[in-house]
This record gives sequence, structure tokens and C-alpha cells, in this order.
Amino acid sequence: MESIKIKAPGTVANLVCGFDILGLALNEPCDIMEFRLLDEPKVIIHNRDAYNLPTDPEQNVAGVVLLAAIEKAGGTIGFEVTIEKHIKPGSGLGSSAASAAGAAVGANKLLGNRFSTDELIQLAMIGEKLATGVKHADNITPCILGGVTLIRSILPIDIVPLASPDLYVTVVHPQIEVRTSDARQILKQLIYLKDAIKQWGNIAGLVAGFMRNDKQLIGRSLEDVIIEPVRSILIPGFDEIKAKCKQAGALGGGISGSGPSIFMLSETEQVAREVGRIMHGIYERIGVENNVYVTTISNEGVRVVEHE
Ligand SMILES: Nc1ncnc2c1ncn2[C@@H]1O[C@H](COP(=O)(O)OP(=O)(O)OP(=O)(O)O)[C@@H](O)[C@H]1O
Ligand SMILES: N[C@@H](CCO)C(=O)O
Repeated sequence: MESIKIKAPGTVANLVCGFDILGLALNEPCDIMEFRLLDEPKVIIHNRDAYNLPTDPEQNVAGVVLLAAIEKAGGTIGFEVTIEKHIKPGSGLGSSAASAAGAAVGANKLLGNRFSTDELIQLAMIGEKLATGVKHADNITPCILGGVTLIRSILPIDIVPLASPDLYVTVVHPQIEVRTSDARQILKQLIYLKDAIKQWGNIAGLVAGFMRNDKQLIGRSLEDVIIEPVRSILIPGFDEIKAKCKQAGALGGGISGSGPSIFMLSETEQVAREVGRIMHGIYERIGVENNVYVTTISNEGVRVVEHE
């Protein structure tokens, strides 16, 4: 195989209470990436979108992942990649992770699938480190594997794919940029034991809810007493959106990744669409441009759409 075209899905990391350890893949939006194998060890990047992301491989998350893949493969081949981004950088929808995970999977396919899943996650985390300053796998893992995933540990890597319930996901992306690196810097480094107890109760409840397909338990467990109170201050309309969406029948939700996007889970498409209208209406009223996605959890991660 000389070239390949893949789709890398957007992801919702944290799932409210599971900071850095839980995430899910979305059916929409997705980035498209095309890779071509080169016979010398270099990376060439073309951006086919309006986001003006770096073409220097050392500065682009896909580039650093491809450079690491070249080294791991023995340093004799290279890659040319064209990135068509539909997941806006800094949206909280796993834009950097889509490029990082897409690069790891795309390179692996062209190299004859020589890397294990754990190695793909290691490679993709190099990209997340470039984007956010820290290695974390709660976007890249669902992006690679699809579904809902628990990252029990990254050192060593220990991934637990969870059952993916049949749920609708509504996401509103207000058009402001919150960089993950900034949204991490404002977090407290010390927390109260009483908050930790509440948080680990919610994480355990959420995982059990996914495994048992208990949607009410999922809804009750979508509560974050540690990260959300700090980060939600950066997101206009957050409290009103959350309250009104739950009144309209959403199971619950919160900040998507590090924000500014907000997501809600619903049992029916009708409620999910109503939730989208509420989100959009609140941002229209307060004068914030926004995009709404009404989608579902994708059980597929990065997927090949064409190869030669
Ligand atoms: N290929 C790339 N795709 C996306 N962002 C990139 C890429 N290369 C470099 N970056 C940089 O990474 C940053 C975006 O990553 P960041 O993690 O802040 O956003 P995000 O991935 O949308 O958020 P989240 O991880 O919360 O979902 C921007 O500063 C952007 O310039
Ligand atoms: N867990 C990460 C996801 C965003 O990259 C965070 O919330 O900072």
C-alpha cells in the first residue's frame, strides 16, 4: 500500500467526572487525512483547511507523531500527509487528538500494521504532549478504538473499552478558543478529600452505568465537583445551558474536553434535537456565534476510507 485516506473522529474527553481517564468517539465531526509513503525519512505536511496550522512537522501534532513513527520503523521511510480539518482546533472536541491518532493509525497502515494498539496510543500521546504540554490519552484512545473508553493508566498503558450505550450526543461549540494548555494551568493541584470521595463515586457510577446500560445511573453520575467549577467560568452561558438542557430531558452533560464546547447525552433523537435548539438559542440571545452537532457515539475509531 502506497497511500491511504482515513477519517479521524472528534471525541469528548473527561465525560464530566473522569478528568483525563474517560472519553468517547463521535460520529461527527471528523477530520480527513491522506498519507503517502516516501522513500526518505522526512515528513511533508499540507493543510487543506482555513485553520493555518503549522506545516513544520516539529510544530504540528500529526508531524511529531509521524517523525516518531519513522524513527520507530527504522528511519528509512517518510510520509507526506494532507490534513483536512473539520474539528476546529481549541474546540474541546479533540482536534489535536484526531490529528495525533489519525497520524499514528495512518502511518501504521502504510507500514503493514506493525505497531500494537498500545504502541499507537504511545505514539499519539507524543502529539497530545505537543498540543497541551502533558501526555494524556482520553481523546486519542476513543479516537483510535471508537466507543467509550476508560484509561486506567498511561504508565503503563492500561485501556478498558466500556460498553457504548445507544445514546444521542448534542454538542454546542461556541466560537471562542480555549487552549487545553491554558485550561489545565488554571486547575487546582490540591483537592479536598470530601470532593475526591464525591468524584470517585461518580466515576464508578458512570462506568457501571455504561457497563449495565443503565441510563439513569449514567445521568446521575454526570457530575463534576473538581474541574467543572473552575473551568466553567471560561464558558459563557454554561450554567444556564446545563440547567435548561436537563429540564428538557437530557440525561446530563458538561464541558467537552477542556471546553469551550458543551455536550449533553440524551436517550432519544427528539430530546437531543430540542437540546440543540436550546443551546443555540441561548448563545444567539447572548450574542455568541456557535455550531451545534446532534450525533451519536461512534463505535468505530479512525477508519480507512480509501487506499491504493
Ligand atoms: N494538526 C493539528 N490539529 C489541531 N491542533 C494542532 C495541530 N497541530 C498543532 N496544533 C495546535 O494544538 C492546539 C489545539 O489543541 P487543543 O488540545 O488546545 O485543542 P482541542 O484538541 O480542540 O481540545 P481538547 O483536547 O480539549 O478536545 C492549538 O494551539 C493548535 O495550533
Ligand atoms: N483531559 C483533557 C482533555 C483535553 O485535551 C483535559 O481536560 O485537559
